[in-house]
Amino acid sequence: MGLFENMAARSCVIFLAMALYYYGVEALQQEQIEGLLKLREVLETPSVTSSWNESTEYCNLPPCTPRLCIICSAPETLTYLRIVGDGKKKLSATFSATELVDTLLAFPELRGLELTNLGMWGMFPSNLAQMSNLQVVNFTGNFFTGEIPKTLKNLTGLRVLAMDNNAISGSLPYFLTTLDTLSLSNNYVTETLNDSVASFTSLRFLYLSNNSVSGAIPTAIASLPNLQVLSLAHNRLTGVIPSMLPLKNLKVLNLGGNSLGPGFPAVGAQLVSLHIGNNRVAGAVPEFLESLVELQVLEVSGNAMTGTPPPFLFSALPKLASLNLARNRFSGVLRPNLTLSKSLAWLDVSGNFFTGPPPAQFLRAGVHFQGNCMDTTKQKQGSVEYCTKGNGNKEAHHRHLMLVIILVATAGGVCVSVAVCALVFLLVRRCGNEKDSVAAPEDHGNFGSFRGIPSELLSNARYLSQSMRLGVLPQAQNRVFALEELKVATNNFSPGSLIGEGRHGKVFKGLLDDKTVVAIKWLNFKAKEDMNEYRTQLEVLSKLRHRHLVSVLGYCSEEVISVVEDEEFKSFRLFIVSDFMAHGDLRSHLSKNVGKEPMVWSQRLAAVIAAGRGVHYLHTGVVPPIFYNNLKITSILLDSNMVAQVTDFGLPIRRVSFSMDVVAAKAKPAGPRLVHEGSLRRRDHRDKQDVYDYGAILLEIVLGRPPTIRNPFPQNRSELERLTKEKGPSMELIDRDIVGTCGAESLATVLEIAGKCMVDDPTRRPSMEDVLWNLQYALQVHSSVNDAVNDEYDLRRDEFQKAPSFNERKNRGFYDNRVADEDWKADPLTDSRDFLR
Ligand SMILES: Nc1ncnc2c1ncn2[C@@H]1O[C@H](COP(=O)(O)OP(=O)(O)OP(=O)(O)O)[C@@H](O)[C@H]1O
Repeated sequence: MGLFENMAARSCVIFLAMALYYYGVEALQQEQIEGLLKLREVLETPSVTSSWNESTEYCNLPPCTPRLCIICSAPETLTYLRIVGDGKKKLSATFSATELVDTLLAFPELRGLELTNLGMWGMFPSNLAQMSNLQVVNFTGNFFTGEIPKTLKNLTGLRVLAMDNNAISGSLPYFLTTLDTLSLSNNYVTETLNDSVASFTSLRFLYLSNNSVSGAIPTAIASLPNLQVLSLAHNRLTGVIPSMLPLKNLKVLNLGGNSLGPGFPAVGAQLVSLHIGNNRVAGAVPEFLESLVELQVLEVSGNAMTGTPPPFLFSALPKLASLNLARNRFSGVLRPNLTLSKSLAWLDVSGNFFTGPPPAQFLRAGVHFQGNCMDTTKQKQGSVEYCTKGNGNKEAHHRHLMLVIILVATAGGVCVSVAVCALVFLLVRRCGNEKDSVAAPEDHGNFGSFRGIPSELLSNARYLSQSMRLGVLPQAQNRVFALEELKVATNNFSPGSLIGEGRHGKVFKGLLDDKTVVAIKWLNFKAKEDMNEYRTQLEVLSKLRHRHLVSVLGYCSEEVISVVEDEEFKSFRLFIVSDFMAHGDLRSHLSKNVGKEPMVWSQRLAAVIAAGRGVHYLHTGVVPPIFYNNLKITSILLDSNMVAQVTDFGLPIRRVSFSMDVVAAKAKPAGPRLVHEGSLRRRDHRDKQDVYDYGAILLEIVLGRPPTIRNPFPQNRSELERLTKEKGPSMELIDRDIVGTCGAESLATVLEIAGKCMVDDPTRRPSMEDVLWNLQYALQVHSSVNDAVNDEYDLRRDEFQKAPSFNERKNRGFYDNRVADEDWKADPLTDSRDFLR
């Protein structure tokens, strides 16, 4: 009886608790339901909210997905909200960030707020500080501008602030001392890092890649006891990398694409991923790396490292999956029996000075050693003289100088030490310069340099923080579509759905079941391997999401067997499904001929800057980078908000053979691309074909027509130089539609950088980052001219003469030193008419 009573009492309590719980979670307070519906309206009905209405049981929806999550707690209140949009559309002009927060005030208990990829825009809303319970704020992938407001200091429980892929500027929010995660990649943060970074005492994840942070990394960074991920890649950082040894929890260190060095960073044995590619790190591979038993990714390409890498690097690091030593100054003969550890899926030693036969294991898949001087016919190699003379002599010279320095240093006192420091500085600078001027064998690189990398490594390589892995960011899916689905979407590929036709196939507009409007590109292949190569590539590309890259949503592949005179023929069809871009390609907006109002100068600039950002991301924001993107003005498409996005990137267009019957018969002439492949050389210039092609696009937005041989100007390099350098183009060369809408300095800047992009020698072309820097300057001076003066500031020749020189602008701090005026002088001008094809 006692037992029964006891059980009955417990059941009763459990039932009551459950009833209370379910009562709490099923019935959201009426004003909160209204709040959610109002929020949906403010956000212009994101697709995941389309089924919401008054009677939706918000607290009892299916479990959280990466796109939607509503968590309630008793009594009847919303505590966590995640809404993820489709990506790239800016909300309409009526959107107000302040109104958004006012709506959110209906949820006073809200702890987690994730509104990502929704097209929200405007200044970061400072009234968010009123939501005092917030612990997680994630506004990734919107269009917010301005600084993180100081008012957020009031959010004393804030743990996660994620604002990647916005347009946040200014300085870092050092006042947010409670943060666990600060994620601001792909913004415009400009501040120099300083000792205030030490105030982030709880920080575990710091993501600041792809901003414009300058100066040195402060040693104070090593005082953050909990730091696990430090990502400062692709900024403007200089100087010595401080020791990271005190950071006992550091797992990921990503400093690639800066100007850091010459010392190799000291790191602890717990490190999983080390990325210092494209910096100024010099010297031999340090011995301590052998103790990094957790290391999975080591990326040191594009530095000035010397010596022969020790065997342990290839065989003794038990978890190493990706090792990139490319484009350094490594030399010597690698042991023929060098073993590669089983875990190593990707190895790149290309573009060094190795001689002797390649180790037998180098012949396995996923190993890249081209651009050395190895004794083999496999992968492209240079002559032994090049590697031994070119490099050996420099090394001997280097060693000799080091010896002198050491002798002097031991002999002298303080004054002599100072002199030694100066010598070391000069030596290091000299080595850096030599690195740039080495003539090298050709390397045509490859678009598919990520082949061999396991896909999970690829996504890990983006170093998403834990909070993001837990679903804060929408995980890009690669969908495999059924042909039937695509037929329904395009009304059986009807002529009415056809939106364009390129050299390799037709493009159709389609409407999928879930009402997504898509573009479907139909390609035919002769060989199955070609189609498979394409498909493999698509698997990777469909994981990329950037607001200036057209998202690949998935594909459908088909084998077609036709019988002609009793003989069976196989052909292969691939349908690539991607986001639909409502306003077509950029070229069609440059000329009145196609019936659209031609874009004014600021719109043209905005479009090329946006597209350039997409290309810059491909070069620097993915691991490994994606080069040779077949850039052309018709690959720059404009979405419904006229935001430019690049399409057709990263595909093996030039290598595969397309099926003749369907495609080639209808193929258009090659189009006005300006491809100059002959002079592509090895080492650090795989990005420079894209830069060249991008230069041609810049030229077209100025001329208003494709700069081809068919057009009267420019037809050769000296004419191009006159147009882009002498600041005195005659009026009739410039597109009439922009005369009167563009400032002289702005135009001169664009022409000048276009010319630099198109110099013959790829080593002299600027990086995409430098190009963007210049274009942003061009936009800035254009806007200020428009604001301050008026539209009278047009293209009169005398004003051209008044435009400041490149050096003047550089001295005003607008340029990266790497793009110097000397580039023009050193450019071997060719007068060959075929440079424009
Ligand atoms: N995602 C898209 N959304 C809207 N229109 C598109 C999309 N992709 C392509 N188009 C349209 O289809 C046209 C043909 O595209 P396609 O990529 O086949 O060839 P192209 O870029 O013009 O030339 P090429 O054959 O040299 O690549 C484009 O010019 C564009 O107007």
